Amino acid sequence: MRAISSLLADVWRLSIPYFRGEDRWRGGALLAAIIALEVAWVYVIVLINQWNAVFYNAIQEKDYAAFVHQLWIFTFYAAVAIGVGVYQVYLRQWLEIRWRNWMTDKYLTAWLADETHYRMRLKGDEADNPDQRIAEDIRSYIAQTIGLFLGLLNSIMTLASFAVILWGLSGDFAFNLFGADWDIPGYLVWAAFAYAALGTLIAHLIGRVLIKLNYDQQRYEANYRVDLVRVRENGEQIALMQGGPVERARLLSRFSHVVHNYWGIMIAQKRLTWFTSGYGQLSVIFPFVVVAPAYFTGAIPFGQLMQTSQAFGQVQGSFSFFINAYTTLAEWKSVVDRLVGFERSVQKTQAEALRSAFRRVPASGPAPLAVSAMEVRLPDGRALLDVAALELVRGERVLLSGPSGSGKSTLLRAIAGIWPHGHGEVEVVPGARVLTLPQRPYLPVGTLRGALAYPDPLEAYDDETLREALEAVGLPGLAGRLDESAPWATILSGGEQQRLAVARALLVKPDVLLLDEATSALDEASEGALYLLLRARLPQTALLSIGHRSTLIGLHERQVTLAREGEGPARLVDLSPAPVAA
Ligand SMILES: Nc1ncnc2c1ncn2[C@@H]1O[C@H](COP(=O)(O)OP(=O)(O)OP(=O)(O)O)[C@@H](O)[C@H]1O
Repeated sequence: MRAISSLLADVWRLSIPYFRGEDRWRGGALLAAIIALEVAWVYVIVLINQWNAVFYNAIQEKDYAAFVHQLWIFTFYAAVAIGVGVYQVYLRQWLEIRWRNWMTDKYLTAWLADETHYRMRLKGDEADNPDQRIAEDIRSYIAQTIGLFLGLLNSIMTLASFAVILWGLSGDFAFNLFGADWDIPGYLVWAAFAYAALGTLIAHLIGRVLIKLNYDQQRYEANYRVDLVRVRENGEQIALMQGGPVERARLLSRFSHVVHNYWGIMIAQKRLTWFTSGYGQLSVIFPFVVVAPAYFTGAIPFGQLMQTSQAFGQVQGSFSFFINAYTTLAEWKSVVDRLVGFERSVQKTQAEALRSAFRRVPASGPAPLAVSAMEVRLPDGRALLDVAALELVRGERVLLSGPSGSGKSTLLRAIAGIWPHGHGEVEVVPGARVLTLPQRPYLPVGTLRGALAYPDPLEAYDDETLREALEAVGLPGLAGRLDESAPWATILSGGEQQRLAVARALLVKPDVLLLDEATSALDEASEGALYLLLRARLPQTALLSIGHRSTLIGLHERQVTLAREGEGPARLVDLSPAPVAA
């Protein structure tokens, strides 16, 4: 019982924001229309039930005129039922897509805000496969929630309408048992209830393992899909290493989880289907078994036998809602758990971001960025490095060096505000723009214009500016291809991609530019030329770059390094001044 109430509380928490959000009027109107159609549907079924008695009595009495008249009446009922059926599906899909649109927007906004997606990944696998949760789980959640809600509503209304009819019809059923006359009021309603309650209990006992199995199945499917995508994205490296057989073995091993778990589902499903099919078949004759004695003793006419058995079937069918919906319920529960887990993980990550490890405060001095009392830690809590103070002044270029693994990239992440472990203060001049160029630039799918303007919008720069930036960084051949859509990340060489990233810096004109081995794929001469270009074009920009080549020393005014003594954290040591090339 506690499990059911906590499930319903979760569903309420997931669903209600939509019906209170900005789309509440349209969403609410669609839901009201769907409910109205459901009511109309049940009403038509009740009318058809009453029609049954008249129609079959006309047949029994061989009353041809009444028979034909009833056929016309049925035609009318059927026409209404068809119209209601068509619009039930149409309006339901309409609500589904609006709701999904709203929920997807909400999830994407939360996931991408404040680098939450990255922090969640850093934290580990608490909410595995967010892509699946945002794409698949939202879709199934909405479809299943509406489906189950309408199914339940239909069952309740059908139950209410037909229980009244059946209760009235039950008056005729008195029987003799153990030598005594019994006349239980509403006997048929109780019989239907007892039949369905027993069925529901058995279905639950057989089918409850499906909840966990479905949850795991969705996870295994998503893991497998993500691995396939990784192989596709890293196709070149895998091909060069001739890693096909290893990938095949790994993917098949991943897939074996899908298969193994699916066997569990199949076995549980088979057991459940044995039961539900048997139950369904028995349900066809059970009403007749219960009602027929009265017909054969002559207590009721044929028409009433048909009406009563149909009404009994409807009541028993409504009571059996949970049996019929058990598989969907099991899937629904796992989807709800996955979405709740995702929301919780996003909220927790964002709360942690609010108490951010590295506080960003308005700068007190002229330097656009200054770091003080910073201690950067690893996710497991170990101290990685200490920075007592580091100031980046306008126009100054600082080279950050240090042994591999000493924490240079992590320091840049902390300064950029995306590393969540540690503490310290980062002073930034209000309104200052900080741009970070990593070793492997990210090139979004789409046109070259989009890749170049990223992370600014497409229309942020005019053609002339974009072309000029490409030419300046040594990519004149691309200047005429701005509107070409292509997989730029695979077409451009590593060095060309890094040149394109430097062109971004020329466009953005940041106050602070952080370069993490951003020119490492270029030859020394080209690298030197790009640094001189940055200096000429961005004379006011403070630049901090990570690099290993000794030729870089001459391209910076100052050099700092991370040095470690013994087992403790690395410390930032100032080695300046370094000679600067003209
Ligand atoms: N997400 C992470 N989880 C756990 N450890 C991490 C994570 N990111 C970095 N580290 C660890 O932090 C240490 C510093 O890594 P970082 O990439 O900052 O070094 P680096 O000085 O930039 O190295 P390199 O010069 O080789 O690029 C490494 O030991 C690395 O394994």
